[in-house]
Amino acid sequence: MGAGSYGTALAFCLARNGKPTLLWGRDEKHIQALAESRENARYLPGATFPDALQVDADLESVVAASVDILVVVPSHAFAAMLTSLKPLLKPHHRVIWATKGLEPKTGRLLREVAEEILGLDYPLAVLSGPTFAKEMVAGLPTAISLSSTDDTFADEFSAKLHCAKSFRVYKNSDFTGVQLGGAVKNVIAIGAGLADGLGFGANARTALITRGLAELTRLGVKLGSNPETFMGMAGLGDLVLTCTDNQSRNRRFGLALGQGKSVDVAIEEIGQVVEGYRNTEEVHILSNKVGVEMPICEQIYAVLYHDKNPKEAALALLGRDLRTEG
Ligand SMILES: NC(=O)C1=CN([C@@H]2O[C@H](COP(=O)(O)OP(=O)(O)OC[C@H]3O[C@@H](n4cnc5c(N)ncnc54)[C@H](O)[C@@H]3O)[C@@H](O)[C@H]2O)C=CC1
Ligand SMILES: O=C(CO)COP(=O)(O)O
Repeated sequence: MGAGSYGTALAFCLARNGKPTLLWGRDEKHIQALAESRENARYLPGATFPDALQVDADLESVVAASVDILVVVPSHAFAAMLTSLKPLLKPHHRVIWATKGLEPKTGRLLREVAEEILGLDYPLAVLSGPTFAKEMVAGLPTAISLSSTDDTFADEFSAKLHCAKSFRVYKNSDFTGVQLGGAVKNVIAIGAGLADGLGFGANARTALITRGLAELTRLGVKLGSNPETFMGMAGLGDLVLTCTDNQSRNRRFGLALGQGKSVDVAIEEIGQVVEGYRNTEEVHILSNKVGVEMPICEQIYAVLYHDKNPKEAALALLGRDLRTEG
């Protein structure tokens, strides 16, 4: 569900493994173009769909023909997507998402949103980790974490995605931690981009990644996660990927802001979802709700939502009282 770059890439990987896969998108014209050209020219040009991949804009028929439903819409569309799916679901359905983020305006974890909308009867799962869509489609080696409420679902979906040549799936029982990693790393990636845009150098970028990981871990532990999760694919893995490579839209967004562009211009130029923009507000809400100090995320929030000058934000971080590491 969701024919953007990541939804298409995951559908592509499943189909390349020979699993019959239906890709649904809300824009009929776009889906028709995909069906005719057998590629997603807008997001992943040049990658011809495997034979097992079909596209369809009719939600009802896609759900009726499916067992496992993989939701890959941006976080702001997550609740609406599940609300549209709910009346179409039958007892055999299982729902997994690869959306990274929290619920806008409440900061709730997406599992909470899913359980509220769908109830507790369907097996649920989340996929998260360092996975740029383009590299997956190119068949370059990639690894990801998967967490589920149901062990059979976890095993079966991991097996569908797993590909000995290029795609490795790690099961992780820490559902909360796997979800949190994807949301917080987007915020820190904006910070890394900002620092690089300001010309701060490799020391600053690395300090942001390391202290960003400490903030993520602190929040996760407060919410009952296993700290080891944050040393895995959905934690450190995704944090390093998005903070250091310009394929990341969140990092590029930060770079543009650091070079003096406005939020609106930077988002417009990227032309795709910049999850970290909303995630910054979501993480701000959640961390304040549970009383966890996240100084880097807070400074990024001040830059994005209160027009704080990025250099002043960096100075505010450096000027904090001395403390012990941890
Ligand atoms: N692109 C990547 O490499 C990765 C993306 N993700 C996550 O995947 C999610 C989706 O991102 P991308 O596909 O990259 O974004 P994208 O910008 O490439 O595409 C977004 C897609 O979502 C669709 N969409 C927007 N609102 C919708 C709605 N209300 N209902 C249905 N569809 C809607 C758009 O039509 C578009 O097809 C995000 O949470 C992102 O963080 C996660 C890992 C890697
Ligand atoms: O989540 C991603 C890679 O794991 C993609 O990152 P961006 O959304 O920053 O492009």
